[in-house]
Amino acid sequence: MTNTVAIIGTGAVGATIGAWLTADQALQVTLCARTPFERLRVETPAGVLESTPRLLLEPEAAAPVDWVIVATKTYDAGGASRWLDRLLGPCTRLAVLQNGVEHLARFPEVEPASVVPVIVDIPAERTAPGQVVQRRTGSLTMPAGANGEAFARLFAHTPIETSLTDDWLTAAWRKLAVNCAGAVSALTLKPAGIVADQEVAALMRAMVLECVAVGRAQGARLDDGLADEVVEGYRQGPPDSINSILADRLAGRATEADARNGVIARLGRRHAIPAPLNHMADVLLRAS
Ligand SMILES: NC(=O)C1=CN([C@@H]2O[C@H](COP(=O)(O)OP(=O)(O)OC[C@H]3O[C@@H](n4cnc5c(N)ncnc54)[C@H](OP(=O)(O)O)[C@@H]3O)[C@@H](O)[C@H]2O)C=CC1
Ligand SMILES: CC(C)(CO)C(=O)C(=O)O
Repeated sequence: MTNTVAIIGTGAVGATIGAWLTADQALQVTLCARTPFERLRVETPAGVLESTPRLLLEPEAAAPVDWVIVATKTYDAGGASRWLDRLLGPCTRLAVLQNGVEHLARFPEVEPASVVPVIVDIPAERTAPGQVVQRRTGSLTMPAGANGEAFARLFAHTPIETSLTDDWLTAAWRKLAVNCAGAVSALTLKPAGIVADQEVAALMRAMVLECVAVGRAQGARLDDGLADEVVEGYRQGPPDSINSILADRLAGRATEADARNGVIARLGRRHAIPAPLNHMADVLLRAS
């Protein structure tokens, strides 16, 4: 049976996912974009994927599909919602491919049972509209259950790893731990190799410890050892790697500071757990 898929947002993640899904003849893929382009070209670790997918620029031209995939930045969730009126039918499922821990809260208008929150670990950079470099094959992680399984099946023809977890909350907070420490790159305008500086590494560790404390209070199963794990992960990774929040700053766009750092301070306040470093990162990134 043909599945119809609409992807809202054709940046680093949306274009990568779009290129892989378009490669499957059994899927009818529509890209819902803000900035037009003629061809989609993604350099993947397995080779270049090129296609001319169906592109829509206005929500008014859209019709209901089986799957809607949101791949905008978190701060563009409002713009993404403008497409949903047209794209959502009675049986549509919505997959939210964004960072942070508030995937469902960003789309309050959608019945939570139809929403699949997805943790994306696919480093990718966009070089021009419709052109992206996918740095690593990467993975997508969904909550266990029928919707997560159905979403994973869309990627069966791709090398992208899909996994289902009974404890998605913990997985999302573990990813947030990586992302919150990544703010040092956006603040210093330096790629991941900045971790080689001992004082920066100590700061990253302390930011992760705040994340661990708040995540635990929110119900995630995290231990303090995660701080060393995250810093070691940055040390082992490519020093020239540019995370998406640094890419935003370099491009002069807004950043996801609230979803990646501010959220730790915001949720921390509910539990009387201070998170001054993440608060500072959020404030400085929003002010810069
Ligand atoms: N890049 C990465 O390596 C990773 C990113 N993530 C997360 O994935 C999410 C997406 O990030 P990323 O792909 O990097 O972001 P990008 O900025 O590269 O892409 C976002 C896309 O959304 C589009 N967009 C914004 N508003 C609308 C709208 N109203 N209608 C249609 N399209 C719209 C933008 O359009 P325009 O082209 O006009 O700017 C852009 O193409 C983020 O939450 C990020 O943190 C997670 C893991 C890795
Ligand atoms: C962890 C990383 C760097 C890639 O998956 C990311 O989430 C981002 O760039 O936002």
